[in-house]
Amino acid sequence: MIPVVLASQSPARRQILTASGIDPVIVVSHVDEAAIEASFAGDVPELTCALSEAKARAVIESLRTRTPPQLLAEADAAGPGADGARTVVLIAGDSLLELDGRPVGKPGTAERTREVWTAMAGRWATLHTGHTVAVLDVDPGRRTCEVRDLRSARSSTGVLMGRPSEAELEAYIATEEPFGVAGALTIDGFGGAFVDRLDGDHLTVLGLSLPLVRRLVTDMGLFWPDLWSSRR
Ligand SMILES: Nc1nc2c(ncn2[C@@H]2O[C@H](COP(=O)(O)OP(=O)(O)OP(=O)(O)O)[C@@H](O)[C@H]2O)c(=O)[nH]1
Repeated sequence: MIPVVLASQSPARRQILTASGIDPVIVVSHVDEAAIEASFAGDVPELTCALSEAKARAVIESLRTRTPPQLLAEADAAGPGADGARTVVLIAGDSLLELDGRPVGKPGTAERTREVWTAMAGRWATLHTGHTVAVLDVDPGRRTCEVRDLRSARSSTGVLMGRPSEAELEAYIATEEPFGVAGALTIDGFGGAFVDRLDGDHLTVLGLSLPLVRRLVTDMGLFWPDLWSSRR
């Protein structure tokens, strides 16, 4: 069993992993996403990968100075590798909605949610999620955390927005659910009634494409079921 660190505070990302058999240690990156976005010259998909990689690298740095006790315990329980270090997988993500070529992140307020929905109701948009996966060699004794491999990739899903009435939109805003999610849309909550169709995998919309993460983990030489917290 290989311990997994999720470099994200996202409840949806955590839920996706736990539902798939992985019980991640959560280490939030606290990266200044706005600063990275303000100086980024690439397109929206590339921006999501730049942001996921920044989050991954920020958490790797934090692991170098302080390894969470739960991670130490899991790494010890998993047993040392050949050179005494423990293999740990780190996963980071970043999701943005692309509308008219521009990134739409978390609206944060009722007013911004209203603006976003007014612009996108009845239209197709694309939800991009950048993923960064790193294989780390963690040596709790020597307090080292070396990157054996790190790869980023993104997935994109088309989203056809519904047309909530003005009263429905105000009711949705009153739940405050859309404030903290990319593109002010939730396919797994109150907002599910306002998304008409998806073109691509729904996990990308929620924030973490498992088949893509599995491909990255496998390409880096690991066996996906080894990430499951309790293999029968
Ligand atoms: N539950 C749910 N969450 C969504 C949906 N669409 C986007 N999100 C969330 O919107 C958030 C996008 O913001 P990000 O910057 O990628 O991630 P975050 O929540 O700020 O967390 P960090 O990874 O720590 O930055 C993520 O938490 C996604 O899981 C959805 O349909 N349902």
